[in-house]
Amino acid sequence: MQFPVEDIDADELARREALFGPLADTVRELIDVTIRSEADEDTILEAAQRIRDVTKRLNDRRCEGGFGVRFTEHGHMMTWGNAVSGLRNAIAPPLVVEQAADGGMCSDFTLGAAYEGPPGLVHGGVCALVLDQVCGMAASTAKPNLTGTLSLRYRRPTPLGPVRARARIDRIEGVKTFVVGELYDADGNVTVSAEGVFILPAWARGR
Ligand SMILES: CCCCCCCC/C=C\CCCCCCCC(=O)SCCNC(=O)CCNC(=O)[C@H](O)C(C)(C)COP(=O)(O)OP(=O)(O)OC[C@H]1O[C@@H](n2cnc3c(N)ncnc32)[C@H](O)[C@@H]1OP(=O)(O)O
Repeated sequence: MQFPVEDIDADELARREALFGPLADTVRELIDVTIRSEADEDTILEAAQRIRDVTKRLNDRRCEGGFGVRFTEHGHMMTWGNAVSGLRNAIAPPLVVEQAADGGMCSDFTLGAAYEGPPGLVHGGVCALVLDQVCGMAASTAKPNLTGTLSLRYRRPTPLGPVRARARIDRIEGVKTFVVGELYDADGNVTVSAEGVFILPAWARGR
């Protein structure tokens, strides 16, 4: 696995964050309104053409493959393509994950129409996506751990809207970190609980 280092300082990092963050926010709004718009047919056709045009311009220069995990020269990690929390990823909710008082990880976020499964409810795969990330981050505060096994129990439906995710380390056994986590609805009920085994991969053990 490669982790490119970009030769940029804190000012340049801030400039890029301020440039690409709002682009992703705008595209996220576009995704939401693409699902929900009730505009007339001409407006939809014009929108599709204008979006094709601007997409073509953005495509003129781009990186190969995914964004990857990159570092600045001062060691700041940029996971900007991440499917759950990536600054440049418009399909990421996006989650801002913070250290909780119990040493685990916590995130409050909103899941709108783009994350729907059953009517008005969050898709079960999206619940898994979010819990994988938050549990993975709880497991990876010291070393990068990959998901080995993630077990979920869907206890009650998760309504679209405000959602909280929490995760913390239960125990560590050698290269395996056992993590527990939950999703909560806006009333504070646990909707999904997770148990995960996160593993320090063989390729990272000597590094
Ligand atoms: C140094 C650079 C630093 C910078 C890097 C920063 C980047 C990260 C930044 C931030 C992270 C925070 C965010 C992450 C959140 C998202 C998480 C994801 O979505 S991860 C993608 C999905 N997961 C996969 O794609 C894994 C695919 N599987 C594998 O790669 C391997 O199978 C792996 C690593 C899981 C295990 O392979 P082995 O060769 O390293 O490990 P072996 O030596 O075989 O086993 C070690 C121990 O683990 C158990 N084990 C192995 N596989 C297991 C499994 N699937 N489930 C449970 N236990 C397993 C074994 O039984 C063994 O246990 P015994 O030590 O003998 O007690």
